[in-house]
Amino acid sequence: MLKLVDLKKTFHPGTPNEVRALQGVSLTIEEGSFVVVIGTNGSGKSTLLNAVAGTFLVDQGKIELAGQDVTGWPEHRRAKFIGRVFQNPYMGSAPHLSIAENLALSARRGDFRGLNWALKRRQLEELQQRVREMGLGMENRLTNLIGSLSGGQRQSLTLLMASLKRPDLLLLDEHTAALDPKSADQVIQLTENLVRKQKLTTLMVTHSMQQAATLGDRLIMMVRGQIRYDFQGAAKKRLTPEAILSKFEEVRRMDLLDESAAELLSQRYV
Ligand SMILES: Nc1ncnc2c1ncn2[C@@H]1O[C@H](COP(=O)(O)OP(=O)(O)OP(=O)(O)O)[C@@H](O)[C@H]1O
Repeated sequence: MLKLVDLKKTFHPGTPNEVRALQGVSLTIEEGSFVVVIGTNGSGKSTLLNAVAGTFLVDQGKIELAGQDVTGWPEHRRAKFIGRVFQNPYMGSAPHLSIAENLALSARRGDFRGLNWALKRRQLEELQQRVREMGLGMENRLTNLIGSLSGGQRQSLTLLMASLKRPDLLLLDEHTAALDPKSADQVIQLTENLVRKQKLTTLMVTHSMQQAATLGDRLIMMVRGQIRYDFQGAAKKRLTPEAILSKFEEVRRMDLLDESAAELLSQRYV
């Protein structure tokens, strides 16, 4: 479903602010797989998702999505295949439109036949049913403006919007990080239900060890713009939050070793 080959991206190349954010990332994700991405701060997790979504074009490498080479495609063209939820609950939905209007817009993602605002009764009932299935009690408030909802409710709806028209790929970028623990739990529960029910191919970034251990069927850990670990199958099932933390500790030790080795080498050659 998604194939990334040797992706490289450098921000501000050739300047003092140069950042080599992706340094050769290769990853193949099978259809229906739920991949969780963790990593140290600034290791390139969001950059990876942005590269896939087409927020910018990569400097090198190839991106195949749903059997097509999308490497040179602009973001809006890829959006037809991708559902996306960001960290900020206020992104991804229009506050001045009602819940129903936001949902109706998402149901037409990638379909540019013009906007007909008059929601047909049957369509409204279908949307109401989808909202009811979320179990958040919002099905009788569809005419309310989305701006009147709490962060958690809004993120739940954004998630529903992202998956309403089944995307080939769902990208979740720390989508519960800005929520209180109870709302975060609700959104995670909803994420699991939607992904499982629709067998969505999913790439989810998180900082939560708990989520990393319990969600998905594969876990990749990024360090300095590269994939350092890739746990799948039984190895993923065995992971606990403590085991993941100890991997982070191992990475930190290795990186300290790397830095001191580099320092020693540079002293040797001055
Ligand atoms: N648009 C950009 N312009 C310049 N530098 C960028 C841009 N986007 C990301 N970076 C830099 O690239 C590196 C990787 O950033 P990225 O946001 O992908 O990391 P991350 O793993 O998601 O980090 P975090 O866990 O802190 O969110 C960082 O050093 C960041 O400052």
